[in-house]
Amino acid sequence: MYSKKESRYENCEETARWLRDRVRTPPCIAIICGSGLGLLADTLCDPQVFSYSQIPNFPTSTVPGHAGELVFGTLQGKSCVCMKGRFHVYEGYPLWKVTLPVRVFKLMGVQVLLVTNAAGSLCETYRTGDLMIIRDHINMPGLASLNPLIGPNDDRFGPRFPSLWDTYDPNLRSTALEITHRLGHAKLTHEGVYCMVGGPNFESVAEAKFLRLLGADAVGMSTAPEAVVAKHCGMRVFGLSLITNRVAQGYEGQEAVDHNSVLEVSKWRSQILQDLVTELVATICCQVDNDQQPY
Ligand SMILES: O=P(O)(O)O[C@H]1O[C@H](CO)[C@@H](O)[C@H]1O
Ligand code: HPA
Repeated sequence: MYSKKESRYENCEETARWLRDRVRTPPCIAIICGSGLGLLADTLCDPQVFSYSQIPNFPTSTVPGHAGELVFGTLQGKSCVCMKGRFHVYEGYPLWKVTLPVRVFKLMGVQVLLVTNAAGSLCETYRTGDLMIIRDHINMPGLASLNPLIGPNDDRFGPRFPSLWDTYDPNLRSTALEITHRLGHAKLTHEGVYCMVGGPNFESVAEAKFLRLLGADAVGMSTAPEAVVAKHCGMRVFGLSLITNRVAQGYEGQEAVDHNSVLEVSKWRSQILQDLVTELVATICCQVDNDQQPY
């Protein structure tokens, strides 16, 4: 089923080695920027930028609002790598490719993954422009056997049957909440459950009602596979959704969402999200491992 050429471990190792040969300081924190949220990467100091197209084994970004660049640099004195653009299943990539960057980061020494996304609100009290700290997720494709961990397990990454009960690090979540209070954003910040769907269509009304009944507070087309793979290989994970629209749960009185409006809201609110992530990075203790070898 998996050819030698596609062997995921060897692919990750090759990519990690290529990057390690070129970056000045290996990262200890990785940040994935969601739709329209790539401006965060521009705030890194002493940046080194690689286009995805030049990195061996990396897919390329095909979605507007995802620039397709990997940026290494420091934020609050911490060595970081920022993905300016992520990969989605609906682009036609297999899940091992969607999540390949996370494993590459692990091999480079990353200990903490901060993942952001644009998402639609299913919760009555969330408004457009609000933030949702991800407490947990529902991986809809994963429940239907579209899981990045399917296939032979490579113990060098993690165990066959990982537990996901504490995927989203409780300490990072509570620190982020404190920060939003300090920054004066308490009223627009929530903690909730993110539901990943495959996309690329936005949800039908009946689907939206169904997801709400399941316990989802927000819905998007990413994040869960990245979080699963990061947890599997022992990273601490923090997830943050920017609520870019409300998802219609009735047939009247609501405008249909489109990707342009998602990007507009991201642009409007990206500063708030950047401030929160920047302050959170300042609190994270992690060490750059200059001797880290691919395992
Ligand atoms: O999850 P991110 O990459 O932020 O993007 C979200 O925005 C796009 C839809 O507008 C979808 O790709 C959805 O997942
Ligand atoms: N649904 C799915 N993905 C999304 C949405 C949505 O309403 N908004 C932004 N990404």
